[in-house]
Order: sequence, then structure tokens, then C-alpha cells
Amino acid sequence: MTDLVRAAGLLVYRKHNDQIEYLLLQASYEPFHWTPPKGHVDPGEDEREAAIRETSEEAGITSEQLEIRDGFKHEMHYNVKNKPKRVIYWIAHLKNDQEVVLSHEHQEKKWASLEEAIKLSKYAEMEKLLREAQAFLES
Ligand SMILES: Nc1ncnc2c1ncn2[C@H]1C[C@H](O)[C@@H](COP(=O)(O)OP(=O)(O)OP(=O)(O)O)O1
Ligand SMILES: [Mg+2]
Repeated sequence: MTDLVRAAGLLVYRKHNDQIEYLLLQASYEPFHWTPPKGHVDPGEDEREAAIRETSEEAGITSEQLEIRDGFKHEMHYNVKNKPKRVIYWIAHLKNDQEVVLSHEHQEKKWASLEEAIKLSKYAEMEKLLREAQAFLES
């Protein structure tokens, strides 16, 4: 699998009035899709390091502000331009309610409930991640 594209991200959540909200970012390029902060794994990096770095770059949230939850790791696969892509996600709790700062790669941000997040992200693989995360967080 030499041409597997490796990416990783953090499904960042906060609790607002007892409701879990997930951070989604909208790409500033077509198809203007919504995903959690994530991106490609750099040479010499592992997935978890890449997930933390991308969250810092894309949302301005550093690891000190996050608690990455033990016991949850989700792998998803899809094709981009006919090449297989694998994205590994962890769940991370945003401990303080600080401002999300976008990079040029995204044009909008949203703190979304489970159902809002499923609608925004559209993809079946994202719905699976979100439902699994919600079940984990409610257990
Ligand atoms: N879960 C998914 N299932 C199917 N297609 C998806 C999914 N997420 C995104 N896509 C689509 C949207 C785009 O057309 C294309 C690439 O999107 P994406 O994987 O988010 O990479 P990206 O290059 O925009 O960002 P990144 O560098 O953060 O990985 O795949
Ligand atoms: Mg990205």
C-alpha cells in the first residue's frame, strides 16, 4: 500500500448547557466540505502527533488546552482522486472555552450537536465517527 495517503485529526468537543458540541471546520476550497481539524501526516511524524499539530494549525488550539480521551481511536478510509486515504481520529475535550482561530485553509467554523454535525459533514464515514464518539462520551 505504497500510495496510501495518511492523515489524522482530533474530533474536538466541548460541553455547552450539558450538550456535547463538536468542532467542524469548512474548507475554503471545493467542495467546501466540513470536517474536524485534520491533515496529512508529515515524514517522521506519527498519526497522533500529526493530529495535534493539525489541530493547532487549523484551529489555533494547542495540546495544553485539550484532553485527548483514552480508549477512543477511530480509523476511516475513503478514496480521494482514486487514491486510498486513511484518517485516524482521536477525541479531545476542549477544557476552556477559548476562541477557535482558522487558517487560510478554512472559511467557517461551527460548534455542532451530533445531528447538526452529521448533516454538515454529509459523508457516511463521518457519520460513523460521530455516532461512535457520541456513544463513547455518553457511556
Ligand atoms: N469522510 C469522507 N468520505 C468521503 N469523502 C470525503 C470524506 N471527507 C472528505 N471527503 C472528500 C472531500 C474532498 O473532495 C476530498 C478531500 O477531502 P479531505 O479528505 O477532507 O482532504 P483535504 O485535502 O481537503 O484536507 P486535509 O489536508 O485536511 O486532509 O474528499
Ligand atoms: Mg486539513
